[in-house]
Amino acid sequence: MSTRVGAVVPAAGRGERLGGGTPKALRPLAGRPMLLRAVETLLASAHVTQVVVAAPPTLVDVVGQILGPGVCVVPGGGERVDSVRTALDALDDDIGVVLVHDAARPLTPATLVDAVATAVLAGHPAVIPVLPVTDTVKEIDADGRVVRTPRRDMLRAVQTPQGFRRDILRTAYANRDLPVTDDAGLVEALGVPVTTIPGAEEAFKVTRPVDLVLAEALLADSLARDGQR
Ligand SMILES: Nc1ccn([C@@H]2O[C@H](COP(=O)(O)OP(=O)(O)OP(=O)(O)O)[C@@H](O)[C@H]2O)c(=O)n1
Ligand SMILES: C[C@](O)(CO)[C@H](O)COP(=O)(O)O
Repeated sequence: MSTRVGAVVPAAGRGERLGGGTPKALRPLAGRPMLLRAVETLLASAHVTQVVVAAPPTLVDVVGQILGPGVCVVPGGGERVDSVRTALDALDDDIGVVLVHDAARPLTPATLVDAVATAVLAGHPAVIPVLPVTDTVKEIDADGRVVRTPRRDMLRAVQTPQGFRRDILRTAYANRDLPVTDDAGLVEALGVPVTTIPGAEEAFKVTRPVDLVLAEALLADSLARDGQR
């Protein structure tokens, strides 16, 4: 396996749960687009040598100008899996390890990127960052009645970046029609073991308006702390 690490960034979502008109990846956080923050974090990792971004199809040129010449930008697709698939195809042939990272996780620390890459390079074929679940989770039926309460201590909330041996992710994407909501779900379907590592609180996904408020507040707090140093 080549040890060269590349990253793909699905950034073509509409951001319907966030609302607000502007495509979510381009929404500013403390004045700079979320996508730019996510890409800079990937590039800050000593491991990542190529970044491919899947942008909203009508905004490929705009996104290219925001990110600059060092980042490859391709048109995303209708679903997240379509965007990831197109970006995977644009990676250099000698990339052996792939990190898939949501543009919508703009405050992810570079240390988490390094931890995921390091674990794949150490021999784990698939690695995902996770956090313990803090709410009790219920499984319900179509009528909203509770069917079951899974044991919370065995549940984890999953973040990105998710890291994979490239050959395995390529094979997994042959089954991308499966009803999964993350890349690791496709790899699990192959029977390949997926390893979890501790995630980071700041790597939360900006999904709803309250997440944007939280992200702005965290950035303001960290800027204020820097000013005090
Ligand atoms: N067709 C799509 C859908 C999603 N994404 C990307 O996948 C990541 C995670 O998706 P999510 O946060 O759910 O974003 P949206 O699909 O934009 O959100 P919503 O479901 O609220 O519209 C985001 O970086 C998003 O841009 C993508 O590249 N292409
Ligand atoms: C990949 C992901 O971010 C892991 O938590 C998540 O599953 C994406 O799901 P979404 O419905 O597109 O937000």
